Amino acid sequence: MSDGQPSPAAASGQIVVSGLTKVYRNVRAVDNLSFTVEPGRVTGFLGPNGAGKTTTLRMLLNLVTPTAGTATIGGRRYADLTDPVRHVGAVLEASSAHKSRTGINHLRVICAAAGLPKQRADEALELVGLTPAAKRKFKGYSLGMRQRLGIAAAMLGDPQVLMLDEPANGLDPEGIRWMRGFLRNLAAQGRTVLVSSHLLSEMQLLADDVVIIAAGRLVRQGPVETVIGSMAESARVRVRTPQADELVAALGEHDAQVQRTEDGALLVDGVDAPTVGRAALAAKVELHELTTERPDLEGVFLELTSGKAAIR
Ligand SMILES: Nc1ncnc2c1ncn2[C@@H]1O[C@H](COP(=O)(O)OP(=O)(O)OP(=O)(O)O)[C@@H](O)[C@H]1O
Repeated sequence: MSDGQPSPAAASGQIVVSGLTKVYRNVRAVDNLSFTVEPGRVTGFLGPNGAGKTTTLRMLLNLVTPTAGTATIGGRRYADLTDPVRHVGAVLEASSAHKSRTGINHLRVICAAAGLPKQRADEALELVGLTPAAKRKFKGYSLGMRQRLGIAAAMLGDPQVLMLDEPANGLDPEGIRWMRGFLRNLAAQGRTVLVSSHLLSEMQLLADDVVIIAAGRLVRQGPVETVIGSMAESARVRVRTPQADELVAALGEHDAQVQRTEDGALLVDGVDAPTVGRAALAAKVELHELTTERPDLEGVFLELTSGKAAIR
């Protein structure tokens, strides 16, 4: 901007990836990738193994140099941020620390190196619920505690933007529930939260938006519900009735396509549940079940990425 004011993107902590490409020898790990990540939302960064998620995050954090394209956080490249730890926190892999160092000392060492006040170590530990284990040695931490310590380290600078690479890996259901609540809370505070994962069912519960990639390329991005809804296979209706033949005949007048399942239910495409209910009522057909089945993110993801993972 010409008036010297920060652009809205700079103020907001928006992430913008534009034409981003990384070529390793013959592998196009990331291939002309463009997407945006909005503040105040949790964005799931999804893709099968080898899709290029980690490489993209590493380019965002200036740990890998792009072959082409740009990645900016709040309007600036990571390398151009004046005080990056105060803008961006990242958890790239399960936290590692000196084995015989305590959790609190691990964080204090990072604070000292980053020029942050010492009390941020206590605050960050409190934030992730590790205060009771502050003086225990890292080697005695469970995987879940190590993940929390990694998040505490990322939060030391109270950053506007948080990026996590597969944070749910190896966590038990309680740990995953905690992580979900923690990240949702950060987004509710207006922060930008970008989480990579191949755990699609988890993303369906956690994310507001998804960016789906395969073989380094963008497959789909948008709000979770929109991405699911955009699939060709929209909602279908499952029906159970002791008068299946009569219902199939009645639905024939509504342009519906009906399949019979092995367990005797009918799957109806092309019409919604109220239409099926009305058709049944008009034909005096007794119904035992009438449900709308929506494709879940797992199904959408597999359909969108199938075949692409094996390209290279
Ligand atoms: N340093 C490197 N040298 C050569 N090839 C690499 C390097 N880093 C990544 N790749 C390749 O780039 C592609 C993308 O890898 P990347 O780790 O970014 O994928 P990912 O989506 O994070 O996968 P995963 O879920 O398995 O971690 C893969 O084919 C990988 O083998």
